[in-house]
Amino acid sequence: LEKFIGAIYEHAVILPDEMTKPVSTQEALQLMNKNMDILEEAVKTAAGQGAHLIVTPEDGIYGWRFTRETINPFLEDIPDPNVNWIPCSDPERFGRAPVQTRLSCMAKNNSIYVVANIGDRKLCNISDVGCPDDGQYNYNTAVVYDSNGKLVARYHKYNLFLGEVQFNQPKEQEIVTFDTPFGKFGIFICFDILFYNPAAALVVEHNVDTVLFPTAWMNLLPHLTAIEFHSAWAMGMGVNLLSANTHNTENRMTGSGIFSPDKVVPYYYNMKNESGHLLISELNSHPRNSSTYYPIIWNLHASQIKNSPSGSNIFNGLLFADNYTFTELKELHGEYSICQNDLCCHINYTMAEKHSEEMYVFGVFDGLHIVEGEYYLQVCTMLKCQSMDFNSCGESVETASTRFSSFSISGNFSTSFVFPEVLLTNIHLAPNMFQVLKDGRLVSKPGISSHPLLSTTLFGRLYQKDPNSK
Ligand SMILES: NC(=O)CCCC[C@@H]1SC[C@@H]2NC(=O)N[C@@H]21
Repeated sequence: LEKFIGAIYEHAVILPDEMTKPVSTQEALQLMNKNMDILEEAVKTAAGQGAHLIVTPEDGIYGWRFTRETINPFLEDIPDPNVNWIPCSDPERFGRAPVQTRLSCMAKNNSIYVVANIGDRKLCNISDVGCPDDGQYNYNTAVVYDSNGKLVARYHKYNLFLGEVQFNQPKEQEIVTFDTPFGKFGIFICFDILFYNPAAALVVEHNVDTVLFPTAWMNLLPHLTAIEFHSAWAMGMGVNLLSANTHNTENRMTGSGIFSPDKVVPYYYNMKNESGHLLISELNSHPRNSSTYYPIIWNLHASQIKNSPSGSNIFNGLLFADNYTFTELKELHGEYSICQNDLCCHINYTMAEKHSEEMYVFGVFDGLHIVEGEYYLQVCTMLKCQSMDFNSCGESVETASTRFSSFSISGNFSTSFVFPEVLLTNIHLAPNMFQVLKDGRLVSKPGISSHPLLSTTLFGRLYQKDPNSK
C-alpha cells in the first residue's frame, strides 16, 4: 500500500488517587478499565473512519504518581512478541493478563493496529547482578497489536525522565521495528526522542518509514513544546511521526499530531479544556520516497559571516538554563551573524511592522544542556522576548503581534541532526509557511507574513558529544 490512514488519541487520563500503599489488583484493574473504556471508543471511531492504526499516549492507562511498590498491581508480564500470541484468543497463556487481553481484543474486534503504553514486570533473582531488592524489573513499555490482535511489538523505554522512580532502565538499548503492508514501523517513548538511541538510530540504521510515539510531554517554550519539537523531528528525520500526548493541562501536557515531512498534517493543542481528542489522517507509507527530504550538509558559507554585531549589541541570556549569546533585532530589516564556540548562526529578516512593546532577538548556543537530562545542543534561534527587559529573552512567551514578511536563518552545524522549528502566536504551527533549502537555510514562504511569530529555530543535536554516547 502506498498510503495508509493513521490515528492518534490525546487522552485525558483518569489518574489514580494518591497512594501511600499499593491498591489491590482488582482496584488497579478498575481504574485501568475506566481509561480503556475511553480508549476503546476512540479505537472504534478511528476504525469506523478507515484508520489502519491508532496510537494512544504514554501513561494513558494508569497515569502517574507511583512508587515501585504502588505501581506493582498495575503491572503484567508482557512476553517477547516472537511467542506469536493473540491474547484475545488465548488470555491465560502467560498468566494473568487482563490489560493485554483487552487491548488485543480492541485491535482484533475493530481490525486495526492498536499501540498502547503499559507496565511490564519481569521477576528476577535478587542474588543476580542488577536485580532490584524487590526481586523484579519494572519497565515502562509500549505494545503494538496488529489487526488480528496479535502482539507484534514490545518496547521498553530506555531514556526515563525525571521522577519515573517506579521503572527500571533496561540493561540493553532496544531497537524495535515491525513490517506492515504500509511500510516499516519503529517505536519509542517520550523523552527517548531527544537521543540517538533508539530514536535517530531507528531512522538512520533501520530505515523505518513511520515512528509510533506515545508520550506524556510537558510543554516548555521556546523550543520544547510538544507540537513544535515533534513536528520538527519528523521533518528533520524525514519520517512520519504519530505522536499521541497525554492531556493534562495542570502539568502542561497537550499537543499531539500526525506529523509528516511531506504534507500538511493535523495537530492538536488545547490548554482550554480537559477532554481527549482524536486525529485521523492519510499518510504516505514511504515518506522518504516521495518527499523533498534530503540529507543536508549544514554549511554556513564564509561569505555569509558578516555584520557580526559588536560590543553593546551582544548580550548573554539564559534559555532553559543554557547560556545563549543574543543580539537584538532593532531594525525593520537586518542581516547578522553571531557565534558561540564552534557554531556561527546567520539571519536575514524583514519585519512587516515594528511594535514598540515587542523585542525580538537572534541567538546562538553551542554547549552541553544539563537540566532535566544531559544532551549536547547547537541552536540558532530567533525569538520574541517576554518583555522589553533583556533578561527576559529565552523565557516562555505565548503571544505576539509582530509579523515578519520574510526570514532566513542558517548555521555551520557540526551535525546533520538539525530540527527546523517555526512557532506562531498562540502556539500554532506554520504548515506550508517555511522550508529548509538544500544548503540548510530555513527560509520563510510568503504565507508567513499573515501570522505573528513567536520563534523560529534550527535545533541541532550533537549526539556524538553526549556524555553517555558510546
Ligand atoms: N515523559 C517523558 O519522558 C518526557 C518528558 C519530556 C519533557 C520535555 S524534555 C525536557 C523539557 N522539560 C519539560 O518540562 N518539558 C520538556
